[in-house]
Amino acid sequence: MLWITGGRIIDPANKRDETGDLYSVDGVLVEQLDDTQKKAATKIDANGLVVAPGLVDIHVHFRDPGQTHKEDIASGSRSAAAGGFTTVVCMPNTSPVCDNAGTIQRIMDKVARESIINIYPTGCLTIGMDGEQLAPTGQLKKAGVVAVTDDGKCVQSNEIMRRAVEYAKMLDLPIMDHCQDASLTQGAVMNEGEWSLRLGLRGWPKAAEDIIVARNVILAELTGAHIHMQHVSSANSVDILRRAIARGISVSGEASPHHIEFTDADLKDYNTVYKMNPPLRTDADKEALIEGLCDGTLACIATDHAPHSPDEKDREFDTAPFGIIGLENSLASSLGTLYHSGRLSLSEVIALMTHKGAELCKLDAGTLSAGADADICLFDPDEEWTVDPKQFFSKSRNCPWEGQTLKGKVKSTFVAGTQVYDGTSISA
Ligand SMILES: NC(=O)N[C@@H](CC(=O)O)C(=O)O
Ligand SMILES: [Zn+2]
Ligand SMILES: [Zn+2]
Repeated sequence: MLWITGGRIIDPANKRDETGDLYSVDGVLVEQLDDTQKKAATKIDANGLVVAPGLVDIHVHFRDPGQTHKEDIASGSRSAAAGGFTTVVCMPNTSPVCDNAGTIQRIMDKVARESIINIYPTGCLTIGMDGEQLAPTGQLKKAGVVAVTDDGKCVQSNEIMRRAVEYAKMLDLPIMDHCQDASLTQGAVMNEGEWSLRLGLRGWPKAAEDIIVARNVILAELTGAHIHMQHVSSANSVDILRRAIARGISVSGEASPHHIEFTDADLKDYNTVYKMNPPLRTDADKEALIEGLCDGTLACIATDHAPHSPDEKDREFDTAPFGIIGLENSLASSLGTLYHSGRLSLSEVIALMTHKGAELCKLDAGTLSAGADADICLFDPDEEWTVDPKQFFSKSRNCPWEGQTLKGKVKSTFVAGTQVYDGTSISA
């Protein structure tokens, strides 16, 4: 039994924002404890802290199976817990990729044995993520995937994408697309613009993303299926989504913490810690993404936590892999760009990091409703700390926030009523 007292309970899904007490019995949230239960309960003093639902991230890469030197289920789950996350959705670009039920089963077994949080897998849209042949979507769903996507790659054939979307709709499985026209991004490593010219690096035009976002809007309209656009990075894409949503078309998008904070100008020293897919864009794009989060065009924040080893990232810019990690700082950095900057309320930022993503993936997570699992994140929105990736629970260090002092510190994470992180150490 758990009794969290005196905190500011913010539960956006239930429009709740008040100082009060939160209770759980056998890992499930309840309205009240009786006097005997109160005597037996573990009491946690949350005075001065926000009591929020455990955070939800619908876009992480845990590299398990295949590249477990970068991250695995155990380390990824601990990194998530330290960031306040209690539920994450893993991308399927593992090795082997998640295009078959056996790989999903293997992941689910390992999650059951080694994860300290809730982890859900996704399945590939196409076999081998090659964009040519549909993956066995029905079998993947039976095996436990919560969505299908070829993240990292984008299905180029409109015909295959159309059929993938139709199957996913039939199976009631969310479909997420990494929007990028490959013919426009051959060899590209950063945003195409002033900075790619100055640095002499191959540019990746925003049009590559916008074209596919528009294609997906058209396919969503044609099929009546919902299509979710992963880590949107360009202002035009936000605009296309906004107009589509206004017309009643079932599409959505996410933004990642790095795209709303950094820009292509940060690449000025060729530091590969700023190299990711899609690339950092301009100030105007960054502003449009924030605007999209503020007006609901972009439904949620997702980290795209993509661990890579130091020896890979230490290469020259052209050959280093795309990807950065963010689970352990994403609450603080999102609070910085959205809340401390005065753009959104605390409750709005929490919504973007909890129930909004959970709803897109149809997950029972991200609320403090009575009857829900007691997945809880306690944080101090004003406590400052300096990001030192060496202290991370993640196995990787490729974090562009290194050295930044951020405001907002996770103090405690509970999964089904059990404390898994106490603000310093993992306790599970
Ligand atoms: N998002 C990234 O920058 N990297 C992804 C793959 C990808 O999307 O290219 C990864 O798995 O590392
Ligand atoms: Zn991606
Ligand atoms: Zn990704």
